[in-house]
Amino acid sequence: MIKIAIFGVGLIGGSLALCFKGKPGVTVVGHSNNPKSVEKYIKRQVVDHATTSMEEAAADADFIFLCVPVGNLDDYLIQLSGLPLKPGCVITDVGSTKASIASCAKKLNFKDVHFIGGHPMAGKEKSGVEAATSYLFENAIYVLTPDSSTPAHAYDRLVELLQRTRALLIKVDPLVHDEVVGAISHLPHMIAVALVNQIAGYNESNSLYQQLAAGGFRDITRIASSDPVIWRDILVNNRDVVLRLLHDWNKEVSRFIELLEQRDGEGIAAQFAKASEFRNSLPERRKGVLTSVYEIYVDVPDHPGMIGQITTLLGNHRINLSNIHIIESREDVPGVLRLTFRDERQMDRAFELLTQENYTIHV
Ligand SMILES: NC(=O)c1ccc[n+]([C@@H]2O[C@H](COP(=O)([O-])OP(=O)(O)OC[C@H]3O[C@@H](n4cnc5c(N)ncnc54)[C@H](O)[C@@H]3O)[C@@H](O)[C@H]2O)c1
Ligand SMILES: O=C(O)C(=O)C[C@]1(C(=O)O)C=C[C@@H](O)C=C1
Repeated sequence: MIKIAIFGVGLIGGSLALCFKGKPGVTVVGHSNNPKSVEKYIKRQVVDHATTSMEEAAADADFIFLCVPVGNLDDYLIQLSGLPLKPGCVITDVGSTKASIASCAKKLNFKDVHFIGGHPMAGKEKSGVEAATSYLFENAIYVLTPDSSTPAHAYDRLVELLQRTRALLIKVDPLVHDEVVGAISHLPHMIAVALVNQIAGYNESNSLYQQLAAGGFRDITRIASSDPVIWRDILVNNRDVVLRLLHDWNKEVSRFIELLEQRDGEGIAAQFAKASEFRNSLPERRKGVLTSVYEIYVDVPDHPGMIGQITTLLGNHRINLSNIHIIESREDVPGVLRLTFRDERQMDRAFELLTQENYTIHV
């Protein structure tokens, strides 16, 4: 029996638990200091067992996942280093920064216990176990930060376990990770928050700002709703990197100010063209990085109950959907439903059934 202990069963810890739980020969134990959270983990059936005792959760664990806020990671690792852990145990974390926890692990005296930092590049603006899903990591990049002292057998065991997340695992140096993730994740979160707060300020004297806020504002600001404690910890931890990035950001803003002051329309267009070239070159992670993704797109007229009709039709024919996504749901405008299937056979059967019912389908 493989025992997996998860400290902090929130969005990320809970999603990992759901990837592992129920697999033959695996038992998942959740830990929280809060007895109410422990009850909740059990009630939601995210873990097999849950406890407030760190010793009990860690005892005999083959793998330990630290899924608490970045500001608590070092403390958890230090506490674990004082416990009798199973020889060969692999400890990993999911923190959004990697340099500080790697340096903490290096200083600790683990004997036949191996720490390998980790960071799944997937998440949501929602937090807590309520937001956890087993498919959060599908096709996402999952960073691991082994170093030269990491035994190959420990790394290979962790990689084998993490295959269950269906993420794409890559090795990155912790310092490089913090630099790059600072730019593509931490900086955008700060920009989104600053933008929302700027507009919220205008809205105080005129609620038309809120009323008119449409796709553009919503697209760029979704992540401004992220958890304040999680993000406080990330930004404080990666302070030096994000301060540098903010100075560079100021230069980008100044460039726009200059272009506008000079009424340089061509210069503004050039900025958009340059940005769209890079933006359009980003890899499309939803589509088969690891495995083929079987998707069809169905036009759905704006009638109440249409989505229910489609899912009922597929359900009645025992076709399992692995994902369903409404791409456009504005009033009066026909929407598009993206249906994802586990295999080609189910996708083909769904195509056949929906065509018979006169739905317009794009593959
Ligand atoms: N949210 C994301 O998009 C995302 C993505 C990848 C990695 N991460 C990282 O994953 C980790 C968890 O983030 P999350 O989004 O799952 O957050 P979350 O709030 O959903 O879960 C955090 C968990 O830690 C527990 N916790 C909170 N404060 C604690 C404390 N002081 N001591 C002990 N436990 C505490 C909570 O009860 C909860 O179970 C963080 O280190 C974060 O940087 C987050
Ligand atoms: O999709 C989101 O809501 C996220 O914020 C996910 C996101 C990101 O910035 O891309 C946030 C933090 C992580 O550490 C990794 C991923």
